[in-house]
Order: sequence, then C-alpha cells, then structure tokens
Amino acid sequence: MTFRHRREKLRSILAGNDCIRPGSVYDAISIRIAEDLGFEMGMFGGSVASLAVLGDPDIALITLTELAEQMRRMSRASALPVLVDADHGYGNALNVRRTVQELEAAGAAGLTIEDTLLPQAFGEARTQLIPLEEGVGKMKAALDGRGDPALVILGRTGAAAITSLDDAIRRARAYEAVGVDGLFFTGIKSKAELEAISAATRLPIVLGGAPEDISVSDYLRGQRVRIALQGHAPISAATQAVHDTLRALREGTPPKNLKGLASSELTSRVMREADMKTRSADLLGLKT
Ligand SMILES: O=C([O-])CC(=O)C(=O)O
Ligand SMILES: [Mg+2]
Repeated sequence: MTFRHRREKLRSILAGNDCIRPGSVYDAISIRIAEDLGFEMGMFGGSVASLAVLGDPDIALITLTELAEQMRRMSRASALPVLVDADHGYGNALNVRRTVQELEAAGAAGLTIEDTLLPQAFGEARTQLIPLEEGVGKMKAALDGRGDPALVILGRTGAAAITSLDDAIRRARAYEAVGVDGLFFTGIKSKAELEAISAATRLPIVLGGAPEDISVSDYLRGQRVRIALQGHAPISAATQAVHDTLRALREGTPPKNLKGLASSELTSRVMREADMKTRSADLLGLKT
C-alpha cells in the first residue's frame, strides 16, 4: 500500500490558506465515518488512542506498538489522511526516530512530536518540559527517521501554558530552524498569545484546544493556523451510546426497542458492504 497521496493531501492543507477542522478518529469505524462525512483529514489524539486501545487516561501507558497497530488498522480501512499525536516520541531522540519509522509504515500522513517530559516524573505533579536542546534533538531525529519525504513532521510544544509565551516562541523557532514542516501549539489562552507566536514564526500552525473566542475560522486563517482541533467528542459520544445501550439491555429493554442504534444502511456503508458483495460475486462466484 502506498501512503504518498494522503501525505500530499495533508501537505496541501498546511500549504493552503484555509483553516480546517479535523475529524477525531480512533478506529476503523470512526475513520470511515469521518471520510464519508467529507472531513479533509483525521486527528488521532494520544488521549483517544489510550482510551480506545487500553481504556486508560492519557498518561503515556500505551506503547508504540499499540499506537502504530491502531494507526495501521485505520490506514487499511480508509485513505483519509491522519495526523497522529506521537506524544514525546516514546522515549529519547533515538526512540523518536524509531517512532517515526513505525508510524510511517503504519500509514500516518503526519505526526507530532512534543517537548513534554513524559511519562510524569517522580514526585512532580506539574507538567514539565524537556530542555530546548533535547527538544531540538528530537525534531532532528524525527526528520532523520522519515523514509518518505512526504510524511509530515510537526514540532509541538505546550510551553505557553507550562513555562512562558517567550519560551514557547523560543522553542518553536528552534524547531523551525531544524526543518520541521509545521508547528503545533497547545495551551494558547488568548488572541494576543497566538498573534505573538504567529508573528515570531513562519511555518504553518496547528492549534490544539483553544478558548472559544480564538476558535473563529476567519481569525485563525489570518494567523496562519491551517488546522484547528476541536477536541475528541466522537469517542465521548460513542462511550455514552454504549453505556446507554448496555444499561437499557441490563434493565430489560428488548433489543427491538433500543434507541439510537445505527441503521442497517449506515452499518452497511461503514462496512463497505457493497464492495465486499461485488468482490464476493467476482471471486467466490456468489450471486449479488
Ligand atoms: O492531539 C490532540 O488531539 C490533543 C492531545 O494531545 C490528545 O488528545 O492527546
Ligand atoms: Mg496528546
């Protein structure tokens, strides 16, 4: 399977003038639904990976193998370009290089490497950052690990909310200087902060969660924000739906009276059943 086309699509989003909202995806079903609804790309957050694969909170317990395998399942199910949250790259700079290789092989269109100290240090409740020099090494390692030059590598920092705005800018400029394809910021709390970051850098910006008053597409476009995340509501909706359905069954509701189930048409579309029927007719000699 070649993944070049999906990577080029993500590159064209970053190179364009629009600000798009990715669909939050985490498995074969969610990526196909996002594709069918016309989302330009998917975002595979570390938090949803932990939840979908392990049922755990976002505290760096998931392994690279598990993350890459889930990405591979999505890549098989759909050609929608996916940006993967690769956290801190699963170790030091050498691990980052390996992380990039694995996610590239799994079909990611792009990935983010962040300068957060993960997993959490002993006796320290607050989120900490690794030194800038180590962050730069991780970005270099990510770029070096790339086999397909079309794979998008984003340097990510949450410094604005952890150390300072100046530190966020310093880090972003350093990552820019080593050649990452774009900058991903979390923890931006005001227009003034975003404007300062945008003025001090030149690469396309991807924005993690931001307050509502900033999250206006026209405004973001003007600040060079090309992708703006909107959280991970789909997995939350799915959790509630499974909860409600199981509770109703447990309370004795007959299956035919259950509310909110996918229609057979929707399920069939998600399963790409028509394609499978055609294939069965061709290959197994079955009547459609
Ligand atoms: O990448 C994102 O969508 C935000 C994030 O860090 C996560 O959800 O783990
Ligand atoms: Mg994350």
